[in-house]
Amino acid sequence: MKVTVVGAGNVGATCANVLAHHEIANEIVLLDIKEGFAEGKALDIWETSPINLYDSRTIGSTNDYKKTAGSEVIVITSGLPRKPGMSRDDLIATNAGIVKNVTAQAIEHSPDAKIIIVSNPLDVMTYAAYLTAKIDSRRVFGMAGVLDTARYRAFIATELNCSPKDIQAVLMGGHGDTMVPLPRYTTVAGIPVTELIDKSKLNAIIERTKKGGGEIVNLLGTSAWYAPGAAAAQMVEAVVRDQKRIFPTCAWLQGEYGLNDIYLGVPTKLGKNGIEEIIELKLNDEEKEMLYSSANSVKEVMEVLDNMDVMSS
Ligand SMILES: NC(=O)C1=CN([C@@H]2O[C@H](COP(=O)(O)OP(=O)(O)OC[C@H]3O[C@@H](n4cnc5c(N)ncnc54)[C@H](O)[C@@H]3O)[C@@H](O)[C@H]2O)C=CC1
Ligand SMILES: O=C([O-])CC(=O)C(=O)O
Repeated sequence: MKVTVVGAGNVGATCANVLAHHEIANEIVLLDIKEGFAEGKALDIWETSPINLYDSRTIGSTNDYKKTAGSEVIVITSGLPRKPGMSRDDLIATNAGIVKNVTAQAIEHSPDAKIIIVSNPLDVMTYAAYLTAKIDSRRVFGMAGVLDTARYRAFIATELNCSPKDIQAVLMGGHGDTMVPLPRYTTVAGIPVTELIDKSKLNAIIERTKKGGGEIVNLLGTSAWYAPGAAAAQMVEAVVRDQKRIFPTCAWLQGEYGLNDIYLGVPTKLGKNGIEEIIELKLNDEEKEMLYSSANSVKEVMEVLDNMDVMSS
């Protein structure tokens, strides 16, 4: 069982470290364009194996895609992160070319792989990978909702001073400030969260969640990596262990929720075939309006991508 992580930077290396530590794959190939960088990170991770007591091997590669051949899952984290003052969408100019180039090379060597995109702007980079890979959309999807719900759940756990393990939540829409957390579908050990946290406090948590990426960017000067890397690894695990887990995933919609030809965050079932089901929740009018407004902002950036020279060359 082999998994490739492209981009050995903050998110990619963290993801590889979690994959190795939890023995989610026997072999984890970490690839980066920077000479020696992935090799160094992979070696450092492998040297934790006698301490953390696991057998998974991490192998580094400077742009040699032959080493990635036969991967079951490819996680793409290559690309620039944002800095304070930038939006994720500002990254499209650099990251579209990177994601296109990486996807083409990776899928050539692992034609049966599932591809998980992490690079931003997430929904549109997932679309770029789908256009490039030319494989079934169920095998090309993006990581955002697992991270965004983790933030939401962590904030709820802080507010209630309870274990984050007991908080279940779903969140939909694009990976940006228009994302749609759904308090009606949020529970604390089965208890609706609306019974435990009053409306104004819950609204404040929702607003913080929507801007959760930006909060870290402002603190660190670059974007988050521990939670994003762990979130991507959890999605890999669901696929390689065929767990059929229900995660919010950036998925290609063909009529679901009345939306067509768009990559957007929706609840899905993840297993060995990638996205095995898109779950259609009943949304009320207010939730639908928020989802459609989020879809409109994603569509606008998808159109920018469609008109970029890099996508037609
Ligand atoms: N979907 C999500 O929820 C999240 C997405 N991100 C995004 O993930 C991406 C990576 O973030 P970080 O790891 O913090 O950045 P980073 O700068 O630490 O790492 C990115 C790595 O990509 C490599 N790279 C660039 N072009 C490449 C190419 N053509 N082939 C192979 N490797 C290449 C760079 O050399 C660098 O090592 C960013 O676009 C960021 O916005 C970050 C956090 C959460
Ligand atoms: O905020 C960013 O630029 C990185 C990201 O997507 C996140 O941490 O949610």
